[in-house]
Amino acid sequence: MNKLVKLLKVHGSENKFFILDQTLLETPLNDNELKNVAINFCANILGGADGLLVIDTSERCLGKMRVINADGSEAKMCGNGLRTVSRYLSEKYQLDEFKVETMASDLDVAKATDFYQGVPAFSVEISPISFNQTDLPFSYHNEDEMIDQKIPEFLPDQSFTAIAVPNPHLISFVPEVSQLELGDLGQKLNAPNEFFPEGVNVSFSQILDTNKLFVQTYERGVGFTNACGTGMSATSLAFALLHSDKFNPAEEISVYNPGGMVKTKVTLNQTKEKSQLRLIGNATFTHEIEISEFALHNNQLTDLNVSETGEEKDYQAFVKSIAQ
Ligand SMILES: N[C@H](CCC[C@H](N)C(=O)O)C(=O)O
Repeated sequence: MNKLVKLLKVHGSENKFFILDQTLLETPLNDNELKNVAINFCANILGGADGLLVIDTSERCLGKMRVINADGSEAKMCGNGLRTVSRYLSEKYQLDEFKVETMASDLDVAKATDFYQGVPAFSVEISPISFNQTDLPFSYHNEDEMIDQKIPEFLPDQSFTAIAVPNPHLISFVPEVSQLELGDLGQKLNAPNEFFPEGVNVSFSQILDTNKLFVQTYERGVGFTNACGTGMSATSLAFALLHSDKFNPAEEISVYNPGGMVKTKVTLNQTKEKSQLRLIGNATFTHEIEISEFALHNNQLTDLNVSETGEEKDYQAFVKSIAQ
């Protein structure tokens, strides 16, 4: 139990996480310990983070990823996080293409071309897709789906689309993103409410040009994030379905966000749920953290040995290079 364990602080588009590889521990943390450690790390260590990514062994895949939000709730998936977990597993097992088990499905991941010098990138599958109210879940006038629908109870002049991939997303295209309105709606739909009883990640998106979007997300269990990978993927799908005049299916979509930029690839299918989504973007490791297994089990995060990797300066150079 006094064994030293190495954790990582990582980010995808500045959506920040800690990675804990449970397979390195003598005794894996139980769910309650994971929840407490996630809340503590995300609030107090190295400027905080949006979640804890937990790696476990998998019977079918190279590894399994669980996602614990900053508030201790568990999410079904995390697109930005999956890229960083993919890099971790890729380096650990020296493989460039494999599958990762997540709560709802086993997802294909692959190393991609670096986004910039010193900025490694990974491409991950985002699946399964559902528009059905039972999968989000939502409740609005007994509708089965919410697609480009005016909902005055949310905001008077906007239309909304709800997509589960499989975590729940509510998307609205706007001429300009209002942080104030996004924050208010995000808070309302993540407090007890009649529309989304389990909460929802809310994204506002501005269409900048053909295959070029800006997306900002208010996350369930977190609040404002720099970027949300599944949110940008679901928004790309909504964009391809609703704004075909600005969508070129042969090319990737560039999705700008407050933390940088990712690419998405949308391959539409006549049955919209069978469309394919890929998310491609940076997988940056910023810090290595050494802690004793005993301290982890007891949620005592005072005695950490932290070292910086130096990767963040390359990521910042990338962000500068894409400034519009
Ligand atoms: N940031 C993550 C999603 C976290 C989702 C979570 N907030 C929830 O659904 O509860 C992403 O990159 O996809």
